[in-house]
Amino acid sequence: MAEHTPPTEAAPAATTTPDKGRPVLVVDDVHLKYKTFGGKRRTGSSRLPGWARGFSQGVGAVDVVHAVKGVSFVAHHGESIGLIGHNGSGKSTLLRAVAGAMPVTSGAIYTDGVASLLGVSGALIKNLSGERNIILGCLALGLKPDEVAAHYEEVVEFADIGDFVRLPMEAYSSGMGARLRFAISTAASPDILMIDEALATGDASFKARSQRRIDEIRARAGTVLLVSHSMGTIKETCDRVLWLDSGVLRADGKPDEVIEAYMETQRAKVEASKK
Ligand SMILES: Nc1ncnc2c1ncn2[C@@H]1O[C@H](COP(=O)(O)OP(=O)(O)OP(=O)(O)O)[C@@H](O)[C@H]1O
Repeated sequence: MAEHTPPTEAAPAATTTPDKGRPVLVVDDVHLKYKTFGGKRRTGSSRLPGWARGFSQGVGAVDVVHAVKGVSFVAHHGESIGLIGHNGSGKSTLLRAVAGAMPVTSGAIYTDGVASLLGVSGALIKNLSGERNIILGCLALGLKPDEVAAHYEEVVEFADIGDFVRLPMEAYSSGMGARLRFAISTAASPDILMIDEALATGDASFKARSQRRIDEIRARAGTVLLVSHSMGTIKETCDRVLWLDSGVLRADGKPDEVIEAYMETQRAKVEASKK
């Protein structure tokens, strides 16, 4: 298993048999924090020498946002896991860390195989053509040049962008961009496919095709982690649900049960706001 951070303890032993049900992702007591600048300065700038005070105006203090607080879970091959929670509860942050795009503040994440994050804000280079982005994106996913060539037409076809593939991505509609990101992210059959609200974009036919692609990946015993605010999508796609509440893992279990508990708190909030 690959790990994204220096181990705080021994990594779980990796197994080589690709059997369904073996652990592919271990998230062990993970904390994730952001540091932001520009908050209200708590200590006065009066300690600075007179000449420096002018420069310090507007710099502000460092604020720490504790986005994910001590989350632990194990995901297995073949599982399709939904991540739910209200805005700002830490879902996207957790996916970014699993993808290796953000270091953990403490704890550890172990993955067995390639973890690919598919999101509407996925990193492609907007002033390069779709063609170039397909090549770069596939190489970044670990495909070899001959594999990129073999997948190229399939990606263009799945993204359904026609001749736009030759134009810079900044000329694409948001739907076209999202379709291309989805097509690239799923070209490599990642072991762990993470989707951040991607199914919410695109028209009905693209949603149906992307759903089929996710089903194919699951059938190959890959693992899917899906962040969505649509409980319908989560119920259709997932066989297990994690509920993040202000960065804390509040529940981990069967979709119907976890979604019902989550919806109950949402209803209670709405009622409380009416009073
Ligand atoms: N780049 C960043 N810098 C500072 N704080 C951030 C950054 N990104 C997210 N946060 C903060 O981290 C917390 C968790 O955000 P995150 O986007 O992970 O939540 P989320 O559950 O995915 O939300 P949503 O459902 O709205 O997409 C929030 O308080 C958010 O304001």
